[in-house]
Amino acid sequence: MEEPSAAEERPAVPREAGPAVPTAATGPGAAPAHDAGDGEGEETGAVIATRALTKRYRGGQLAVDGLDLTVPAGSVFGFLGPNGSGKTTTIRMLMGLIEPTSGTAHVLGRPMPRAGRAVLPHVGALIEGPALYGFLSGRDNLLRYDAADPTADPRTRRARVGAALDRVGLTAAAGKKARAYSLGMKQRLGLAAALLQPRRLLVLDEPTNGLDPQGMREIRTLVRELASEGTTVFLSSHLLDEIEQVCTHVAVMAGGRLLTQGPVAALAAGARGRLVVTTPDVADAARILKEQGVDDVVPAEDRGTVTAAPPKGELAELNAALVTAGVRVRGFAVERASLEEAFVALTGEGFDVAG
Ligand SMILES: Nc1ncnc2c1ncn2[C@@H]1O[C@H](COP(=O)(O)OP(=O)(O)OP(=O)(O)O)[C@@H](O)[C@H]1O
Repeated sequence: MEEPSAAEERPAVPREAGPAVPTAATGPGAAPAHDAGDGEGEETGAVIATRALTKRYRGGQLAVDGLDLTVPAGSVFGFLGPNGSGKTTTIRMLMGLIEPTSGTAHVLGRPMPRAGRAVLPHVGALIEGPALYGFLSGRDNLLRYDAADPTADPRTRRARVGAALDRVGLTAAAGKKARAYSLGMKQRLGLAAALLQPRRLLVLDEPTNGLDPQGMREIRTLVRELASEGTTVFLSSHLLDEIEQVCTHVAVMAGGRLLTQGPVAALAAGARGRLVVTTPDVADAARILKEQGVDDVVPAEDRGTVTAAPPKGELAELNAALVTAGVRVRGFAVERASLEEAFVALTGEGFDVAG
């Protein structure tokens, strides 16, 4: 990936000096968030709302192209797309880290990057991996981080840090130096930093990237817990099954453009499922289905199934045709499309899971 020029990298919102600990979006001198908003998204209950949001990097790369994104309050919103589809660029614009080329972004009803000082204290963010002091323990990293927040009461600091460590399951490892942490532990420490203060919105960029299955499960469980407490969670991922497992809503990006957004269930339902016939008579079943005008018939002898596009006509008639022809039908159903099938239907291509 081409590196941005210095000007491009400069945060559009002033941030605290010194090596940033995890990107929890708190800055010194932060004002309270509820000053008069010119709030797109406020009336709609959207926590994030963008209109025609566009970013063209110097050098000409159009990374995000006319994005209209609406993230409902209370959702776990999956921002899905293959590597390079513009997710990180979008998140950096939402957090005021870079300026859009054109279009608008509202977060918590306020325009970004302009209202960053008011908005960001209410947003916990974990972007591109947590930046930690390796020579400090997990606890000391958090204490230091908390101390950089001028709104944080020093008298309750230890308790706050203790609660955050507990929340992410790092209490036992709190005294270890951060450089000895596994990737999963570092990621959890980053989350703990983002959770030192109650947040209305949590923005996580590929939070399970590089984690082992256990680490992934832990992060997912945490995300579910946070959501159940009312925090809106916006998380980017290139993993379809991750989105299916934790998200209520999803937006699908490809090549900088939004392909679709909405409730996960609606997206999967919008894609046509597959007819699945389970039978020991695979070849005969496939032949009869074709004779009946069913499209995209795929026999799988090894699995004892024939799959096909869902028939346009009556399902019962098709089943009857198979039985009449002597096919031993052991299962006959149209299976709900997975998000992956929905994605393939949208893009006409497979999802690049490996990135
Ligand atoms: N600073 C930059 N300067 C120039 N081009 C960039 C810059 N950052 C990203 N890009 C390009 O913009 C496009 C979108 O990248 P972006 O990182 O936003 O995608 P992504 O979906 O987050 O992918 P990844 O998961 O790999 O980060 C890519 O083609 C990328 O090469």
